[in-house]
Amino acid sequence: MTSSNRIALSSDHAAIELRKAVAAHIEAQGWEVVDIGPQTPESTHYPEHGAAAARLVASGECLLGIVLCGTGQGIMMAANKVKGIRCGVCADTFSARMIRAHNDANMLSIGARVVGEGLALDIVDAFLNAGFEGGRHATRVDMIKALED
Ligand SMILES: O=C[C@H](O)[C@H](O)[C@H](O)COP(=O)(O)O
Repeated sequence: MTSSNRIALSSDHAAIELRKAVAAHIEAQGWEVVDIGPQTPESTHYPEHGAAAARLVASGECLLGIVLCGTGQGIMMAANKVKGIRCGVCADTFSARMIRAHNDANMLSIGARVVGEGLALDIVDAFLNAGFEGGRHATRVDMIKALED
């Protein structure tokens, strides 16, 4: 089993519809989506969903992760508590590209109450299609990793 095209996806109740749109969008591009919910709209708690997606990425079961909540902020904070995770909130495509190019981010967070679906899908595309540039940026990412120890 390879994780090379597998994307972990989760949200809280504030972003269920956008999460489903993201899932359909990236599945159509050939990504395998591991959507860990939630499936129903009851109020829930973003830390558990952010951490669950982050663990799939940190373990190597998924190559990358995408998480969503109302602002994208809380679920990002939770994901970043899992060792090995570098998750950034993006509300623009430039940042989405650069968090991979310069920060080697392995997770993206989006605020469903901040951006509309069209922009959110463009942000997802920018993130998934970018690559890490290495070089001086690798030195800095290594410094981030050292902070975890
Ligand atoms: O960072 C937190 C997220 O934006 C949550 O989606 C938000 O706090 C949920 O708020 P509520 O419980 O009022 O729907």
